[in-house]
Amino acid sequence: MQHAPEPTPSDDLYIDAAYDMIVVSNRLPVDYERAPDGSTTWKGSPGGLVTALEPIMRTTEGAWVGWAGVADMEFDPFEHDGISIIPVPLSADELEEYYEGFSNDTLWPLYHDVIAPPSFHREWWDSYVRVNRRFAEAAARAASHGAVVWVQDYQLQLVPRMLRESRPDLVIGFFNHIPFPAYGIYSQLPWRRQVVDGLLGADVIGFQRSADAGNFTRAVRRLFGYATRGTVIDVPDGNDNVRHVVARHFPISIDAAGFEEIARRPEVQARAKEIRASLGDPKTIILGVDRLDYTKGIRHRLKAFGELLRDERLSVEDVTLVQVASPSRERVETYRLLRDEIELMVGRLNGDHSTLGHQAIAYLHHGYPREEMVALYLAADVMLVTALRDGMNLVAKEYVACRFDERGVLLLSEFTGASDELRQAVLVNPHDIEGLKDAIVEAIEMPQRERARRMRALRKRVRENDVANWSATFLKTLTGSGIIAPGVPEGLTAALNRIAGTERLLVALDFDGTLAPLVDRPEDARATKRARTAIERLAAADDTRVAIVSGRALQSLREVADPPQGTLLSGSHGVELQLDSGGVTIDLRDAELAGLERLTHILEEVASGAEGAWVEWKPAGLALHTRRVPANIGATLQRMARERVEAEVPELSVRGGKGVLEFSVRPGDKGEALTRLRQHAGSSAVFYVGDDVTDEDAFAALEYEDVGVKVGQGKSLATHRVKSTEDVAELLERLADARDMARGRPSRWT
Ligand SMILES: O=P(O)(O)OC[C@H]1O[C@H](O[C@H]2O[C@H](CO)[C@@H](O)[C@H](O)[C@H]2O)[C@H](O)[C@@H](O)[C@@H]1O
Ligand SMILES: O=c1ccn([C@@H]2O[C@H](COP(=O)(O)OP(=O)(O)O)[C@@H](O)[C@H]2O)c(=O)[nH]1
Repeated sequence: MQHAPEPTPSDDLYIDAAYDMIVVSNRLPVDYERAPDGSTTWKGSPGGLVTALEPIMRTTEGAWVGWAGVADMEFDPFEHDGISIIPVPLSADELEEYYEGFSNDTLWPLYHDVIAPPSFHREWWDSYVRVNRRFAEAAARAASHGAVVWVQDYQLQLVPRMLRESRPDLVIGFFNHIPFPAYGIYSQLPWRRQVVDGLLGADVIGFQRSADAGNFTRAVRRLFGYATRGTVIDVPDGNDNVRHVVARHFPISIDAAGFEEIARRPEVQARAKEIRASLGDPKTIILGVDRLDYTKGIRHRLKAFGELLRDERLSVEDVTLVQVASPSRERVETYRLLRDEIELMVGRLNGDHSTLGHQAIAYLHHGYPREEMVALYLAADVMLVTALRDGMNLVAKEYVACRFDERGVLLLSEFTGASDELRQAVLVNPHDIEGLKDAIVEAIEMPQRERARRMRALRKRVRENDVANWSATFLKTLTGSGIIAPGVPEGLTAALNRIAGTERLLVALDFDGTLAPLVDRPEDARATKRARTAIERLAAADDTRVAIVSGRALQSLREVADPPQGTLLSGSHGVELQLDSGGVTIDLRDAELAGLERLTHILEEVASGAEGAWVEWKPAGLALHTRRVPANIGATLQRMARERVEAEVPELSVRGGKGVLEFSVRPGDKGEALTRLRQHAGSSAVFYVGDDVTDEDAFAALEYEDVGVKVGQGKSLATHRVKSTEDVAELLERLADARDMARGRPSRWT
């Protein structure tokens, strides 16, 4: 493959395990383009998927993994407009077989209710599998432990399963931007089992419409016989357990406020007037904006418009149709034929009906930037969306968002996802040409009061479910943050009451993010007042020990936690322990001390590279803190630190946490610490609460009668969850109450 020299690559952005949030889609937001004069640019890429995901990616510090739109070129990761981009290469053969072939000539027509006949070729499938694996590997490499990976669309349906197999720690979401067909159609796919199984690797599978989710769930039942309850599918994991996979609809949307803001700009309004004037200021402008795709029903609308002119229900003096048909998938045969057909129709209609002063159809085979799109929306009195099948159709929502003047009529096909929400549009069945013609005339003649009434309702709907709401709802379902209700859930209350009755209880608690809210400066962290009081009560209860298990050095832990007397302490991830008989100091050997010195030198140098990065000294290691620097710079610093330490002091152990990378000369983990504490306390059951990935070692060390509670979202081995440090405080209060009840009056147990 050829390597592109520009733009200046920034491999600093790509480090292993750097990102907590990753979007994976076939398309990146930008395509690499080489002009005939040899100059190259990154240009906005086509389609609604990119329109929808761009605003989210700008506000998260995640990475976008995808293809740069050209074959046979490899690009290093780079930053574009505030988004970290990780390009995945495709060869010319893969472009033909995976993208044009299996994605756009097999799945696309099949999933759009076989409007065009799908082609089935085994070599296309092989290529699809190969390319899906490449995307999965790129995402797996970039994802941090427990990261959220959100896979997009039909081109990558095998990626969720591949990721789950290689990285079971990840939280995996999938969103299908196009329809999912009824089983009678879907079952034509020779690889129907592999595709459904690929999708079931995700934790949450999102669809545009509830009908799509229903079709998918039925396919799962028919092909695998798995139990389904509402939106939940029980997927066996091969170890006598089931994973609960959610399959439901999350209708995608747009940045409604952003579109309105552009529409209100004086220069955009002036441009809209200019567009109208350039068309001869007709009474009515009808607008169609689509990728040149057979799913969009462009032929049907041209036919209806042509017949209205022929029947003289409309005249070119009064009405002009502007049709933007942006180039799409031009090497796929069906698309080439469609273009010929559409352009023939437009030519004929213009030949038959245009006059020297008035054109019937202004046909534009171009892709336009957003501002120009908005000017077109403002210029148009009637927006025509006549798709025969469309996952959502963002154009319909964009038109509505731009019409703050409450003028303009949206004519919308019932076969778009958007029609589920935009009920006040003039809804049409594009196959019914007579009905379509009547609807066009109705729209043109609609009184302003009626237009305004409908537009107000439509606008309210688009504002309420904008793209931020779409992604937040999906991600909340995926990460569980939305469904962790504040307070102590019922199941946890039952577990808490049970464990409170144990003979000798050990309550082991992480500190930062569990007892104390997370703060930028570790020395400022303090346990919440309620948690502190509850710990005191537990520490004083009969047959009960409290331990604080932290990654901090013991000294720092003592200072911030101010633990009640008798509390057992574990610092530096179990390397240091303070049990009942004095502290455990660690005597480092000479080689370890030398390693520590070298490490200090490296990390100080690395940390000096960015303001806000700093190094924390620990008895058996050091931690590089990057929480206060932007994620991509933090990731670069962590990568540099890893590489240098690996090269110069290879024997050190390394561990990542939230915005921190730790190295130690003595490995240890919270699991080992917990085992030691359990032995020391002679406890019959352990109650452990923690929030970070490093607490997972402790959860893994829990036994049958123990209870593990994870604070917040993220993948976890803990069987229970609470939302925040406030809930931890309540949990500990309740545990203290239950323990007092079970053991009678408080007294110290040693
Ligand atoms: O990447 P391309 O092959 O050039 O195609 C462009 C995109 O087309 C499809 O868009 C879909 O997503 C929209 C947003 O959810 C939705 O409104 C529309 O109904 C869909 O057709 C395709 O699904 C994307 O993957 C393509 O990038
Ligand atoms: O010349 C064009 C034509 C379309 N679009 C954008 O492309 C997206 C089309 O999304 P839609 O969901 O309507 O259909 P898709 O092309 O994804 O099937 C919308 O955001 C349009 O504003 C654009 O920016 N320039």
